[in-house]
Amino acid sequence: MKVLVIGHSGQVARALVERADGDTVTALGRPEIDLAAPDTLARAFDAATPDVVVNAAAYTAVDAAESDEDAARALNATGPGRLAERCAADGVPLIHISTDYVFDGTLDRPYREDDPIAPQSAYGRTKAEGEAAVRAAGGRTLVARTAWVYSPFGKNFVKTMLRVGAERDTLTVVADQHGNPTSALDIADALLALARQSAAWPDGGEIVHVAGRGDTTWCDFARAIVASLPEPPTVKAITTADYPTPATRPANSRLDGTRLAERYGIAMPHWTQSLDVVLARLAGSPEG
Ligand SMILES: NC(=O)C1=CN([C@@H]2O[C@H](COP(=O)(O)OP(=O)(O)OC[C@H]3O[C@@H](n4cnc5c(N)ncnc54)[C@H](OP(=O)(O)O)[C@@H]3O)[C@@H](O)[C@H]2O)C=CC1
Ligand SMILES: Cc1cn([C@H]2C[C@H](O)[C@@H](COP(=O)(O)OP(=O)(O)O[C@H]3O[C@@H](C)C(=O)[C@@H](O)[C@H]3O)O2)c(=O)[nH]c1=O
Ligand SMILES: [Mg+2]
Repeated sequence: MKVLVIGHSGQVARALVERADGDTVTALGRPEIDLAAPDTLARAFDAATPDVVVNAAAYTAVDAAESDEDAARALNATGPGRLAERCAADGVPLIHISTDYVFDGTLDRPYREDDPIAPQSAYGRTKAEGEAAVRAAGGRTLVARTAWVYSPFGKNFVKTMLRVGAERDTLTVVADQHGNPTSALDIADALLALARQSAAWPDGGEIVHVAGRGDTTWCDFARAIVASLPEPPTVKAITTADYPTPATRPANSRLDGTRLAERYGIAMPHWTQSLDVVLARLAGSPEG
């Protein structure tokens, strides 16, 4: 299988390249493919002749998006719509990655794929528009929603907590937002398994939740991370109100993984198990 990944330097893009298991995975980011300038798609597409495309490129700076919504929209919605049109025209199945932040977080159970979305941030809004844009293109598209992504690569919460945890005696982290930490390495394995099953995707595509098993809060996630440091700092639980940020984040964005397991036979590892894998790699070198 030839997989074209849109995005090159990001966490999921790098994980997909690393986890390619007998498949040819080519990750193209800027300048070869600039999703904010969709005209660059055609040439890269012609060169790659993919069997499946995975869009792993996005504007992921949640707080910055509040004051930069047009740029976020170009990358998270307009570009993916154009990409999906190209895939539809060529009959190439597309996996488009989306986020738990499309939900408002008021539900008292994990979100299922068909629960109503109601994004509370500019990032979430533009990602929700992206979901609609790729599905409107009419091709065979799977929207894979994931959450709280960490990995040995790039910037993420795990690496931030390790860095600040080594510098300070006390960290303060919100304890009233609940979600599923997800290793990009596990996302890559799941997406490649989904890509191999593209012939079985429903016509018109669907949404599927792809997140780590088990849930936690950012505070308990931080505690599990810094426990690996030689001199772990104290992690003090605070509320969202104590930690004002430009973007509103959902209090509950846990994702239900039943569809992934039952329709596609894919079981995500528990987040604690995958965290150990990533921490062990980061202990060896800064990019794992
Ligand atoms: N990070 C998280 O916690 C979560 C992420 N997601 C979603 O998962 C997906 C992958 O996220 P993640 O790997 O963390 O992202 P990163 O922030 O690590 O990487 C962003 C990616 O976007 C690419 N990119 C940025 N601008 C452009 C552009 N103009 N044209 C083409 N590519 C561009 C970058 O590639 P390059 O620099 O090589 O051009 C890079 O591969 C996204 O859809 C995101 O919304 C969902 C839930 C949680
Ligand atoms: C760094 C830090 C963060 N926090 C809080 C802020 C926030 O509520 C939570 C997580 O902070 P971050 O900024 O790392 O997380 P955030 O950027 O909101 O992460 C999100 O990114 C996008 C791309 C997604 O799609 C989401 O699934 C999610 O992973 O922890 C603290 O309480 N203390 C701290 O020291
Ligand atoms: Mg962030």
